[in-house]
Amino acid sequence: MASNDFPILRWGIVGTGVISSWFVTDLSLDRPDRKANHIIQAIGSSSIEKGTTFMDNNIGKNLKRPTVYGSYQELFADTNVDIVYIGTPHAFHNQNCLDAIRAGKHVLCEKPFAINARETKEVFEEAKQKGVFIMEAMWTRFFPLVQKLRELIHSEKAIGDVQRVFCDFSMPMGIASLPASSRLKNPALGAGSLLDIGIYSLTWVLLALEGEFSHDTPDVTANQRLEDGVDMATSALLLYEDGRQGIATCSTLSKTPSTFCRIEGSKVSSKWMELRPRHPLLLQSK
Ligand SMILES: NC(=O)C1=CN([C@@H]2O[C@H](COP(=O)(O)OP(=O)(O)OC[C@H]3O[C@@H](n4cnc5c(N)ncnc54)[C@H](OP(=O)(O)O)[C@@H]3O)[C@@H](O)[C@H]2O)C=CC1
Ligand SMILES: O=C1OC[C@@H](O)[C@H](O)[C@H]1O
Repeated sequence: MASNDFPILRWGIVGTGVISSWFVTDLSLDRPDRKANHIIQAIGSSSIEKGTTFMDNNIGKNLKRPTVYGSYQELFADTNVDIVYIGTPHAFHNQNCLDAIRAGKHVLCEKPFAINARETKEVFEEAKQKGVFIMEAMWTRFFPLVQKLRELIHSEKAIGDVQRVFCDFSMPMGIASLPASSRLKNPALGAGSLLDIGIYSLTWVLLALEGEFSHDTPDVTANQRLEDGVDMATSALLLYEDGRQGIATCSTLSKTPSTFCRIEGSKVSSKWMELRPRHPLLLQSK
């Protein structure tokens, strides 16, 4: 199919922080394997000035100028917007998603999708009712490393049946010295290690322990270290009925070693897998 025949997706960007700038930059890249032509159609911000600065800094000069709105509601009402990308702090994802869906927009919402299960269900039900697409922007799931991992452990069964997975995502964030308004420090914005980075550990654990369309529900036990109502560290244990175990940890005080994940299978005495960000996959034998 020639690129002119690809469907056109007109994006509305909600929130003009760090991740939104990365997202529009990446979306504007000329990818040879793309399946759609993407247009940044509109930007929704808390102010026109902020939205305009974001546009000037992040939309290439050769690209069409998006419409800049000084409110999110105006963006949702724009009939030229097909799909909304939500790049706001955690606590607003639920309301931003609901507002976008009620305006008939498809939605790609940054991680964590919501701050609890109740909010998540509410958004999915609304999307279903409106017949729109909804997805969490968990880009990890699309890494080439993940595709390779799936092939090896689920299709080729390179380590037998996966039985146990350890994963950690920790990075020192200096929370104590951040301003009280920071989304990493303010509980009202959904701050905390679990929602900010722990969901990556959980994602790897689930990717490794479960096949693509698994509906298994593990028992989960978790512990958190709180400071001023914000979790600095979380440890979660997942136990499935058949004995599979997941150990997912995260911390905003420590640093993950270069090997962030270890996957053990039924061939555990001879082989396991270690994942490293810069070394796609290391399969070790003993
Ligand atoms: N996938 C990834 O690798 C990453 C994902 N993230 C996720 O992206 C989301 C946003 O994070 P990030 O870009 O770092 O956050 P920023 O603080 O940099 O930006 C958030 C934006 O949200 C808008 N906003 C609306 N209400 C508020 C409020 N009360 N306080 C602060 N900002 C507000 C603001 O835009 P405006 O004023 O224009 O409305 C602000 O610029 C989070 O869900 C985070 O977990 C973050 C980093 C990496
Ligand atoms: O998703 C993320 O990954 C990197 C972290 O720095 C950031 O706080 C988090 O939101």
